[in-house]
Amino acid sequence: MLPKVNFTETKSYQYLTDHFIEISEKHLRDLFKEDPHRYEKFSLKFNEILLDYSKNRIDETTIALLIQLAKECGLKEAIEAMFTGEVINETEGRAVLHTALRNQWNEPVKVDGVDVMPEVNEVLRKMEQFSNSVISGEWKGYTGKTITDIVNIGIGGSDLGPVMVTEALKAYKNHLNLHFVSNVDGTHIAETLKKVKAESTLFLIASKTFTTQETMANAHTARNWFLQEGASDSDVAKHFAALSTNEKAVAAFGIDTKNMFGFWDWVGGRYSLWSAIGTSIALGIGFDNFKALLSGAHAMDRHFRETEFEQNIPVILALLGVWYNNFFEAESQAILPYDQYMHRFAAYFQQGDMESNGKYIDRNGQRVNYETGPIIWGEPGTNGQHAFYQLIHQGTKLIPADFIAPAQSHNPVGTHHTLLLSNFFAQTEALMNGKTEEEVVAELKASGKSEEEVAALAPFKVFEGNRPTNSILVKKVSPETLGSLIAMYEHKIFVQGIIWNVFSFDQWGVELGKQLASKILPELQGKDAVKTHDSSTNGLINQYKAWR
Ligand SMILES: O=P(O)(O)OC[C@H]1O[C@@H](O)[C@@H](O)[C@@H](O)[C@@H]1O
Repeated sequence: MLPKVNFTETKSYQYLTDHFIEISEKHLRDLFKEDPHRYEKFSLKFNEILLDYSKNRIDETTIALLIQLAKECGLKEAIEAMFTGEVINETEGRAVLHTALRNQWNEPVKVDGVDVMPEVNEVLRKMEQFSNSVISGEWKGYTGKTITDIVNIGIGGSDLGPVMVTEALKAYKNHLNLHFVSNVDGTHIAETLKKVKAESTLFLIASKTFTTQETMANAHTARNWFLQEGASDSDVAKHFAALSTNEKAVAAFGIDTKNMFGFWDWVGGRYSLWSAIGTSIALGIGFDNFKALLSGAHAMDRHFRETEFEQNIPVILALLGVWYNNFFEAESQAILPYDQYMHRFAAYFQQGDMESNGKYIDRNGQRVNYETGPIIWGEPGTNGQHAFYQLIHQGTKLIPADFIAPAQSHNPVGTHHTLLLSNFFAQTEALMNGKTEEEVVAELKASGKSEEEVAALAPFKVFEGNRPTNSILVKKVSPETLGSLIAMYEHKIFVQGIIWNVFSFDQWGVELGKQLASKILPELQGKDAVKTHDSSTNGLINQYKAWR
């Protein structure tokens, strides 16, 4: 059982409330002037990841109080409860053990007294065999050709992780072409099928439940297309595999369960890229690289579980997030990777974070009286700079941002990487320092502007600064480092869920829309005017029917 503390009723919360008044009046510029050792005090290194969190609106007292808050909320016990397989996803009656999937040291992990590691290792062995045989060309399609294209059909957690990782690790890609179909919009599957040939394509139907409407619709369309292209039912086994927990539904769909890669109800959808859902990753970058991804995540798991909170990267990141969310009233959090390969990283953690902590009912079943999960967003630098950074620099909202960059590029073309990194360093410095009126006036005068012109223009050119950022500098975006980075954010989300006292591993909020869609579907199929809803919904449906 997880602790169920209302963090706003703790002693440390009271101290933090007073301390906030003091800190909120200070400018980061001055905090740096007052203490020349901020970087040494507020940066942490783990393997090839450096977190510099010194450009945050904090001092040593802030961190001490936030850590006290984590302790008062029972974080240590909560971490142990997760790693040891307690049923911490209480509303679904499940353990939460994505950490077991990457438990490379193989210590036993028990669920209901049974060690899950033998099963985990067995699926990994099967994934290894399968991916090796497809990559080597040993696996043949129904006409005897080798496989050239993989189409992963899945949505949410059965899509976003594999997409994000295979994009982030594109530098490690082999000859197989990867495609991902998620949207139930027929365009997605239709455009994908135009690019592939039935005889050399392998479809992975990725769905934990194997009942998700979008995935099942796309899977049926893919199978119908496959049969229309000249293949027969008996050829399906060579071209369709399932990644799922639901053996019965997989068999009912017509996929040979020999081609099924299983996982378990203790793997949440948005935490499942480490499981059989990662088969497209193993196919695209090879099993050894997939294993390296797991190792990187495992290393971060150990760091998270074993390190004192003061030096614990996910804990520190989480507490900073709480500081901005609940004291500065920041509503969102930007994730800004200065790495083109990581262009889906923010999108991935939109699900990871918002589906986990976007909840207003606490673990006692009561409505919370404080803010919970933030809005997560972001785009890769430098594209974001030319789009929305204006608001981060001079807007009225406080947007704490994580800047992520690799020191080494996989594509060291000319001076590109140096240019990219000069922007990475410049942005966090600019956000922190801003530009004072004095500086602006001096600059305008030096450019030959009249007194009048200077006075008129100056206010627009002033930057208040004092905008907080974390800088996460990694040596290179390798499978190990990416694995560690993903696990780092997963654990950050976990810590915040503990403090906000929400259940981070269920997702009841996605159900209502699904329920209503299944009620509306037959109404759309019928001819009669629809009158069963409110006037807006009726009006929209009936106009749709008139126009279709
Ligand atoms: O993997 P399946 O079962 O198809 O679910 C796919 C996605 O469905 C959504 O409704 C959410 O619940 C996600 O957490 C999940 O990842």
